[in-house]
Amino acid sequence: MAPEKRHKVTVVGSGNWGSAIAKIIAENTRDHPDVFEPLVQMWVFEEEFTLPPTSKHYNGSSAGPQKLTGLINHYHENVKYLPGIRLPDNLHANSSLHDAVKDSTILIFNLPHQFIARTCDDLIGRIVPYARAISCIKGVAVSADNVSLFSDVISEKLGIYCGALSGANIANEIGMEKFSETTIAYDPPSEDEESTSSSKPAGHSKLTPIPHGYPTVDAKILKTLFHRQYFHVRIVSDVAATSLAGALKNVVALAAGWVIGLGWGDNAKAAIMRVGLLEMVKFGHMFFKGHGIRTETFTEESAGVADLITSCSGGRNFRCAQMSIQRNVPIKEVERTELNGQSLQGIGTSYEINSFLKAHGKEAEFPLFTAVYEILEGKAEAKDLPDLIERDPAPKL
Ligand SMILES: NC(=O)c1ccc[n+]([C@@H]2O[C@H](COP(=O)([O-])OP(=O)(O)OC[C@H]3O[C@@H](n4cnc5c(N)ncnc54)[C@H](O)[C@@H]3O)[C@@H](O)[C@H]2O)c1
Ligand SMILES: O=P(O)(O)OC[C@H](O)CO
Repeated sequence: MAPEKRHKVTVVGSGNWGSAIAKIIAENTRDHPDVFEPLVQMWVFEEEFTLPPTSKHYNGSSAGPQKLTGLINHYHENVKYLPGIRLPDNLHANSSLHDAVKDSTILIFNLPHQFIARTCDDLIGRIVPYARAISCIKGVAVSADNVSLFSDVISEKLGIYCGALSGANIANEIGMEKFSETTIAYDPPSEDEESTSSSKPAGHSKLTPIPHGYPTVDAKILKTLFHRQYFHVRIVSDVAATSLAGALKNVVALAAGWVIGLGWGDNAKAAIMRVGLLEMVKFGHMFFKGHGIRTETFTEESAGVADLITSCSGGRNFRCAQMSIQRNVPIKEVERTELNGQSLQGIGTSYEINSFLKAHGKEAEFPLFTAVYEILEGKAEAKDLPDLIERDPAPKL
């Protein structure tokens, strides 16, 4: 028997990845109107954008700044952050955060990590209490001497369960429907279980049950929402490693970009990636004990080693780091001139991880993470990486 109620889905964020994931979701809600309301809302942080003469939509009358939301809805394309990719007609760009999430039962968070806390604060009291969420964010939240996952930040601030989606997912390739895999980690407490385990969401004592008539939000529903012929989904329960790997690989990708920028070749990059992967696993086990973290998530899932490989090949952190060495300019300058408003996540994450490691007296146990921070700070040079990463013997699992 078909369910009486359908899930309404909202994507909070509309950048490069936000728009690509919104495209996938709108394709799937359109194809599964029995389970989902076909119309998907995508919250856009409003800004003005001027179509460049290179845009296929450019004509004399379209010159001059226009609201990005209007452009997205008119051309069915995010002309700034995912240009050249047609978005489904059932995807609606909405500049009102409160209106975009109204009555939504599934919320997908996909913003650069520095904007999440503020955006969640603005959502308090604005969402249905029985909503479920997925975080597509690659970053960690560091406050004083504490490090948390954004899935937990969202859970705590909004009092709902939040899983994570992460993988070897360069947004432009997925926008063009080139095959890739992803990992979704989803492990909510049962609706009548008190959420006391630290691998379960914090911030609320009990999950608010989804009202009768809605399909349960489970692995099957999430696969229906995200899986496409060009975007294959594997569902796991390890939210901590899935989230953490996506954040930490951005730090490793900076070092990979620097050694390639120096002209050192693939062997050097492989060395950086090997040490980076070990530090990622070590960080997870050291600081997320009790979260159900598994080494296999790092070594076997798209969210782990596969994301590390793709990020150290064609990711923005890698490419900008490479250019910063080749042009001898700071990486922030490359971000500004090359990314058209997109945001490098590796720089912020490197500083955040370093402040956390410093507070715990653990910098020496993570020589690559520490070296990346020191290079960004101008206290060391990329050419010193081979020595810097051997300050400590190879990290042990
Ligand atoms: N781009 C990719 O290929 C990719 C792939 C997988 C995961 N990710 C991760 O997904 C997350 C989102 O990345 P993205 O590529 O969609 O973003 P992006 O790098 O394209 O960043 C631009 C976005 O930030 C928004 N923004 C700017 N200022 C803001 C503010 N003050 N408040 C709220 N939003 C603001 C812009 O409106 C725009 O939507 C990141 O954590 C990233 O690491 C990115
Ligand atoms: O372009 P980056 O460096 O933000 O990486 C993009 C994705 O995370 C790759 O999976």
